[in-house]
Amino acid sequence: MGGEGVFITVDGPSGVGKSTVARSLGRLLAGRGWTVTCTTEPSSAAIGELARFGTHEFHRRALSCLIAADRYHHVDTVVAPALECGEVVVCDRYLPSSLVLDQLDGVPVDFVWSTHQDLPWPNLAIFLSGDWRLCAERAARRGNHSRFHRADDPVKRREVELFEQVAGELATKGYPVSRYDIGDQDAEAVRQGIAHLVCVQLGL
Ligand SMILES: Nc1ncnc2c1ncn2[C@@H]1O[C@H](COP(=O)(O)OP(=O)(O)O)[C@@H](O)[C@H]1O
Ligand SMILES: Cc1cn([C@H]2C[C@H](O)[C@@H](COP(=O)(O)OP(=O)(O)O)O2)c(=O)[nH]c1=O
Repeated sequence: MGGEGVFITVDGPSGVGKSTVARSLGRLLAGRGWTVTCTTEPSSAAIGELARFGTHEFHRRALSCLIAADRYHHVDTVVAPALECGEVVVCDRYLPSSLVLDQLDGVPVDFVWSTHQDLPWPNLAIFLSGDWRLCAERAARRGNHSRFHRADDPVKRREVELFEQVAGELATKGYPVSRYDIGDQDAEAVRQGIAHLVCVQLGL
């Protein structure tokens, strides 16, 4: 991407605490003097909103392409410009979410790679993991709007397993995977753990 910023992504199953971690990481780094762009995928652009609230209408390759299109648009209009200004970008969900959710939806992983081959990789890809029941309960309490949120228990369990699998596969490709298991930690303990991880991995 050419800029001097730092690109951090946060992935993991629904309800594991991605948004909570992304927000607290943004506050932490802003407190250390960085200009921080906290953002999400699907993005807040029109195409992102179509994807976020369109998981009942769109399926398999169509949804996969919609998410990928939003991702390229988001990188072009939000992520790359911020990195070029030397900012830290913290993105809630990125490529790993497609590798997991598209596979869960029956899309071959090679198809996902084919549409994602020109995307920049982050400097640090945080994978949050946790007990699938705990994640599902927290996601349900917060509110379910996606087809994936309303899936049966075996699918939710599979989502958690697939994040583990994809983390391993990406790590072997040299993707900058950093795993963090939330265990039974409260949000403050996770915040401290992630702050330590970012400090060790990136020296920020
Ligand atoms: N470590 C934690 N302990 C207890 N509750 C948490 C923790 N992390 C997040 N939560 C709560 O769980 C719910 C889901 O968290 P959220 O960050 O939205 O997850 P995600 O973005 O992964 O779907 C929210 O209500 C949030 O306040
Ligand atoms: C980023 C991404 C999202 N999605 C869809 C399914 C997700 O449930 C939804 C994201 O909705 P979101 O509101 O971010 O919920 P959460 O992250 O808590 O699950 O968008 C995909 O299908 N693939 C992706 O790569």
